Amino acid sequence: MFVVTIVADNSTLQNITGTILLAGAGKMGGALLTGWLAGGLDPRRVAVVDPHISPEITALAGRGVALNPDVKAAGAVETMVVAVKPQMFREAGARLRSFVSETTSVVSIMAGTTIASLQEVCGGAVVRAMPNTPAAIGRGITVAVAANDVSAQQRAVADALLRATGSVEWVGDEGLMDAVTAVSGSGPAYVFLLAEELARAGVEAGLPEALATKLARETVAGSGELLHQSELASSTLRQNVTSPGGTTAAALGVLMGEPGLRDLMIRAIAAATQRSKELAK
Ligand SMILES: NC(=O)C1=CN([C@@H]2O[C@H](COP(=O)(O)OP(=O)(O)OC[C@H]3O[C@@H](n4cnc5c(N)ncnc54)[C@H](OP(=O)(O)O)[C@@H]3O)[C@@H](O)[C@H]2O)C=CC1
Ligand SMILES: O=C(O)[C@@H]1CCC=N1
Repeated sequence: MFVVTIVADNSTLQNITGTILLAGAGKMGGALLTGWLAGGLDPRRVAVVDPHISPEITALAGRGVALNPDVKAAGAVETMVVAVKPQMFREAGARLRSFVSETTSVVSIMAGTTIASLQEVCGGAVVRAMPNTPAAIGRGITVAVAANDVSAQQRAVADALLRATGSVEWVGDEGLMDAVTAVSGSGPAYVFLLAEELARAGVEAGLPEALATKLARETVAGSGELLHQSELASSTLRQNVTSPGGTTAAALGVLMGEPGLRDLMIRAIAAATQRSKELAK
C-alpha cells in the first residue's frame, strides 16, 4: 500500500454520502483508493470489486471497505471508478453495469477506452480520466473529460476523487486523451528509464554499479523536485547546468544532436498515442 503525503482540498470527498465503487484495485486503482482514504473519504462509503484482491486491500475491510459486494450490498453507487485493463473492459463491463443506476457517474481511467464505449457497456454519466503513478505519493497529474450529461455535482465528485492524488486538468476535447495518455499517463516510465540508462552508462564509464545507481536515482529525483519547486522553465534549468565549453555541453551535443532525444521522444509519443487509439477498438 502506498503512502499519500499531499492531499488537495478534500471537503467534497468528506461529504460523499453514496457508495464509491472501485472496479479493479491494481496498481492505479489501489493508488487512487489510498488517496481517497488519506483525503478523508469515509471507508464505509467505498466498495471494491476485483477477482484477486491484494492483502493490502483486504486489510481495509477492517476499516469498513466492502470487498466484492453484490449489487444489493453495495447500495446506491454514486460513482463507479473503472480501473481494469482496457482489454478486459468489455468482459468486466457486463457485470459492472449491474451496479449502475440512473444517477451513477462512471469515472474511467482506462487507456484508450472511449466515452462512447463506456456509455454503451456500463451506462451512467461518464468521465474519462488519465492519471499517472506519482498519484501514489500525492504527486500525480490527471487529465479528465466529461460527457455532456455529467452534472456539475457528478463532476465535482469526480474532481475530488481524482484530485486526492495530485492535480487535475479538465479538457473539453476527448480527442486529446490519446496524446495525454502518451505524455503523462505513460510518462513516468520514460523518466524511470532515464534513471536506469543513466546508471548503466555510469557503469560503462567505470563507476561501481551501486554508486552509479544511487547517483542516477538521486539526480533524477532531485532534478524532478527542482523542476517542481522552481518557477524557471525547464530549458532555463538545463542552461543553468551547462557551463560554456564544459562537460554538460559535451553530453548535450550528443543528446540534442541528429538524431537525438527530440526525434526519439516524438517517435515514442507517437507510438504510445497510436497504441491508445488501437485500445479503443
Ligand atoms: N499503471 C499505470 O501507470 C496507469 C494505468 N492506467 C489504467 O489503469 C487501468 C489499470 O491499470 P493497472 O493498475 O496498471 O493494472 P493492474 O493489472 O495492476 O490492475 C487491474 C486490476 O483489475 C483487476 N480485474 C481484472 N478483471 C476484473 C474484473 N472483471 N472486475 C474488477 N477488477 C478486475 C485485475 O485483477 P487481476 O490482476 O487478477 O487480473 C487487477 O487487480 C488500466 O486500464 C490502465 O490503462 C491509467 C493510468 C496510468
Ligand atoms: O501502459 C498503459 O497502457 C497504461 C496507461 C498509461 C500508463 N499505463
